[in-house]
Amino acid sequence: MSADLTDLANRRPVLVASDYDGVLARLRDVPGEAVLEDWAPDLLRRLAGAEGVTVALVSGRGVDDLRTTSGLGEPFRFVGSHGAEYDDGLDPAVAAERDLLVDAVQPLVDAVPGARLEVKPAAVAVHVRTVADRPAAAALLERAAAAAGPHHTAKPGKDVLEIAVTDADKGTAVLRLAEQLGADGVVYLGDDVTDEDAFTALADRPGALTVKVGDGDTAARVRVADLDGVRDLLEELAAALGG
Ligand SMILES: O=P(O)(O)OC[C@H]1O[C@H](O[C@H]2O[C@H](CO)[C@@H](O)[C@H](O)[C@H]2O)[C@H](O)[C@@H](O)[C@@H]1O
Repeated sequence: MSADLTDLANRRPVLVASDYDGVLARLRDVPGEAVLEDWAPDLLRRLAGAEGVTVALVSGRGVDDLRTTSGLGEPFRFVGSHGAEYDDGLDPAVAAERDLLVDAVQPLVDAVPGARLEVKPAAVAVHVRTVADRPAAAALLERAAAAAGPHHTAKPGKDVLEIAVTDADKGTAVLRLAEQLGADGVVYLGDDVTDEDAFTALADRPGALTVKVGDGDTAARVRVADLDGVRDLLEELAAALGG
């Protein structure tokens, strides 16, 4: 990986994009309690302060939720709802379509004790982390997936099934942001299935470093074991980029 960091040090502009939950914040039962790791705010600000470097959070969360839960604001960029929502706004037709989806899925969730429906700007998320009856949890996720229309995109995650009302993904989002910035170097970190779209989109791009956090098959170039590994990698990256 040190060759990747040396290569990135010589490129500008550089986009450093990271997934949020499971990468910069530990997974918790209650999504609102998944705050940044202690080391993350200062380290992310160091990176964002390096010349020609933009730091973006790319999440399944809505942008407002991502700002509130992370506690971050300027100069960071935010991409929410798995790439369907940017920090410059959301199409009203997308919100209307989301409301129809809520009407279809809410009764399914209400029928399973411990399950929760999270309503996001361009998606709903069926959460089953706190469902004690695991077969009921699995059955709920299947029923919710079946309720999705052909124009929706179902995205399984960790104890969650997201149903998005657009076909945007983190891959198209990170490429769009990189293009907007004219980025010559791109770093992307992620831990979940939806991050694979970003790893794949960047696979053949010169100056791209993709990092998988934790176990599981991946298209990422390198892997770190956990959030402490994320911290160590971002420390090295900040030093290489002069932050
Ligand atoms: O793309 P990410 O930043 O990884 O966001 C993915 C989903 O993260 C949140 O759910 C996950 O984290 C929760 C808090 O730790 C946890 O309770 C849940 O089981 C996880 O699936 C968030 O609530 C979703 O909106 C995001 O899409």
